[in-house]
Amino acid sequence: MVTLQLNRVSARYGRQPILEGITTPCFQGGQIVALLGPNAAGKSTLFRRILGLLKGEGEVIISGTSAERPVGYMPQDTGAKAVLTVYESVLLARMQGRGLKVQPEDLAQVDRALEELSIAALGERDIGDLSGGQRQLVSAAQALVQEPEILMLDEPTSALDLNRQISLLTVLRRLADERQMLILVALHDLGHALRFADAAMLLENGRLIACGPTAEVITPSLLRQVYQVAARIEPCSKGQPQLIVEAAI
Ligand SMILES: Nc1ncnc2c1ncn2[C@@H]1O[C@H](COP(=O)(O)OP(=O)(O)OP(=O)(O)O)[C@@H](O)[C@H]1O
Repeated sequence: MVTLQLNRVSARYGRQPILEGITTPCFQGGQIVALLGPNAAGKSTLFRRILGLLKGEGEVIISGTSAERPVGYMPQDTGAKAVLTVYESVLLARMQGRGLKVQPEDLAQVDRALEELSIAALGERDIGDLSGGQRQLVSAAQALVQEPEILMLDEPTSALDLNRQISLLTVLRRLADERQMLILVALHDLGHALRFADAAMLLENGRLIACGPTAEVITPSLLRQVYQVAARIEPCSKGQPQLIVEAAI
């Protein structure tokens, strides 16, 4: 089973240090880990560091995989300028690192990714003509279609309506449960993190302030400290923890 552990990981842009000494427990396939923190805390930077796009001290330790490219990534910026249809763009993503010869399995995986995200009907549309939410779903399909063992998504629900937010997170939960993917997902909606994530990492100013089971990370005192909000967490009538934000302070 694939595992990921960070050991004193740092990152900088030029001379500007952004991340300092990030150490995590060993996360494993089957888990959803929410990456939390206010704007500019360093979430996207951490994804880039894990992908090897940024250098820095410390170690990103990935084991339990024989895949050449075990990590898939859905970036935050889903701007699409290429003149491609949705289907072509997802197929192109599938073929990255697989050579140019398209196999029936590749087409089947494109169909599956589009269907999983309920965007099969958009297949023939140009990606430049899509709405922001549609583009975000196509970007998610481009990451899913690679069948990575570790999937990292940077705020994948930020442009989606309520139904599509929950649908996408439900798909992620299923990929973790059924295909034993390890999923790291940056989220601003802490209610979604409470509901869908097994564990959470909370970043503030490039440092890891808390890391562990989601309900132990999303606490009123940490929300006050890191997000400057007064908040309560109470069980709903079905016993699920609900986040109630009373005020920005
Ligand atoms: N290419 C870059 N060059 C220099 N500084 C950068 C670059 N990209 C990001 N930064 C800086 O690094 C810090 C962390 O940014 P990052 O995008 O990782 O935050 P984030 O937690 O993902 O934020 P958000 O929730 O707003 O998306 C910020 O201060 C940002 O200005």
